[in-house]
Amino acid sequence: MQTDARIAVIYYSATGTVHRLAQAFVDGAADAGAEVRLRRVAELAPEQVVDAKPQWRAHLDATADIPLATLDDLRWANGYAFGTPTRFGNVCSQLRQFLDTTTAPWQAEELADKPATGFTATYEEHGGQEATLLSLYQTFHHWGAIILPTGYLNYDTAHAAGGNPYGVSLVESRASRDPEYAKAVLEMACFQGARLTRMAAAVAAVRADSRLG
Ligand SMILES: Cc1cc2nc3c(=O)[nH]c(=O)nc-3n(C[C@H](O)[C@H](O)[C@H](O)COP(=O)(O)O)c2cc1C
Repeated sequence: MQTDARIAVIYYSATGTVHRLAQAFVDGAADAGAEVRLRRVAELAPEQVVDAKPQWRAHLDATADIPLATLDDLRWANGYAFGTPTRFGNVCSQLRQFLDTTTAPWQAEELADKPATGFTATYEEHGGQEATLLSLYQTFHHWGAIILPTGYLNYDTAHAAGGNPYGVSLVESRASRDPEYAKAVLEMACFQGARLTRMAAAVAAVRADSRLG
């Protein structure tokens, strides 16, 4: 089933956790009929810092063929999923740097009236996921986007995934010892990718209708 949804999944991941969530969003959106672009944002850390952590270097090299996000991806898409690891309770600087280049499409109102959701990962259970997502969503407010939180839809899976109503989120320390939990979070990412697709298609249909748009 093909829809009019064009979903951009834009993320940063140093060691692969957020990348796995991004891929699940892509799968959920594509299965629901969206055309999907998976885009990473540029690494900003100095080479010697990346090299000091083998897992970081390995992930950066392994994902080098994923295109970097551009402003044209934002203009093209009619629905957004942005992913970031939590960094000291906040959005990582790499994703912030990309968001901070969006003045031109923001001023042209090219980011408005589009559903946007966020996803994150922390190491700790109380490591700041909600703070990170709310911080990310502040930018969506300024864009005039339509913020699409997870709420408690798909409740059994949402509960098994930690019950975060602000956005899909994964606690790395729990995922490593609890495969059922990790599976539920990935299922929620798929679910939210599909839901984002349905919302993007619905909003696009309204905007295409000259009587309503
Ligand atoms: C500089 C830095 C800051 C971090 N800050 C937090 C934090 O505030 N809370 C937390 O639980 N984990 C924190 N972490 C851990 C990461 O958020 C976590 O490992 C995440 O799953 C990494 O995702 P990635 O593999 O996609 O890079 C931090 C890691 C780094 C390197």
